Amino acid sequence: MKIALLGYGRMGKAIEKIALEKGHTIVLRVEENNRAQCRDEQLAAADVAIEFSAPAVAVGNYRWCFENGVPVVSGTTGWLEKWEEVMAYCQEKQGGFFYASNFSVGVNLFFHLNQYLAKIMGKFSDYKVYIEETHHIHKLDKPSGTAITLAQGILDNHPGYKRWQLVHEAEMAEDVLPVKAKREGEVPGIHVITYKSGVDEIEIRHSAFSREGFAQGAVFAAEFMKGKRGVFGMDDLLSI
Ligand SMILES: NC(=O)C1=CN([C@@H]2O[C@H](COP(=O)(O)OP(=O)(O)OC[C@H]3O[C@@H](n4cnc5c(N)ncnc54)[C@H](OP(=O)(O)O)[C@@H]3O)[C@@H](O)[C@H]2O)C=CC1
Ligand SMILES: O=C(O)C1=N[C@H](C(=O)O)C[C@H](O)C1
Repeated sequence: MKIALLGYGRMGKAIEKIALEKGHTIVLRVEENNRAQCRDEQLAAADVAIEFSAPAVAVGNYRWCFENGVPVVSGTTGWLEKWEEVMAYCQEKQGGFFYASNFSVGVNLFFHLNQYLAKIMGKFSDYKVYIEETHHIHKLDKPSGTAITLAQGILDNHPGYKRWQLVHEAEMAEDVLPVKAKREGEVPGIHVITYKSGVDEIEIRHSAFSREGFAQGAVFAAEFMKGKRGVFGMDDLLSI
């Protein structure tokens, strides 16, 4: 399969390694400094684009793929306020779009565990929940896309919470789910959900050892997207 890498940083390079090991070819590598020189024909030569760039440029990259008939798999976080705009343009251009806030299989199982736990804990108001995520110091967005997906999983299943909020100094209302974001060294990604009462606490935790799991998932999704149109996510890929 011919792959275009839109974003060739930490993730782009981890994805390239796995894609080459699996026998795929990289036909285009796009970084900030060569984007202006990249031509439509170079992108159109790819079967699939894999997009891991930055919040400010991801949507422009999706549009470029839709306009050139190339299905795109993206893991870039921090742009979700433009979700509806992306969906409308994808439909208008009959594009193919696969998005996941986290491509690791383990995190996607963790998402389901989180929803199940929230459903149970919603019946026990003595327990208050909070989310904590820890990532490397280079990360641009806060909280992580994964933490937002986890928060949404709790809001959808726990009647005690109406919205989430990034933890800061101000007091939080009872029905607000606190999300704390920490930036430390080169941590690939840790997410912890804690339910705490006056007498004990219940915690579930996912910790990535490296970027390999994210990259494996992205290449797996690219193989799935070859020749496809429409909008897909990890539950489609993993059939869960
Ligand atoms: N969903 C998931 O599983 C995961 C998601 N992520 C997300 O992926 C994104 C990228 O992460 P990471 O690889 O660590 O980031 P990096 O900063 O290491 O890489 C970003 C890359 O994007 C490039 N870039 C900047 N502007 C453009 C543009 N207009 N078009 C194409 N490429 C561009 C940068 O180029 P240059 O170097 O020239 O500036 C760089 O190569 C982040 O949003 C992160 O949160 C990360 C890990 C897993
Ligand atoms: O920026 C990262 O590194 C990561 N970003 C994703 C996110 O925001 O959730 C996924 C993973 O946690 C690593």
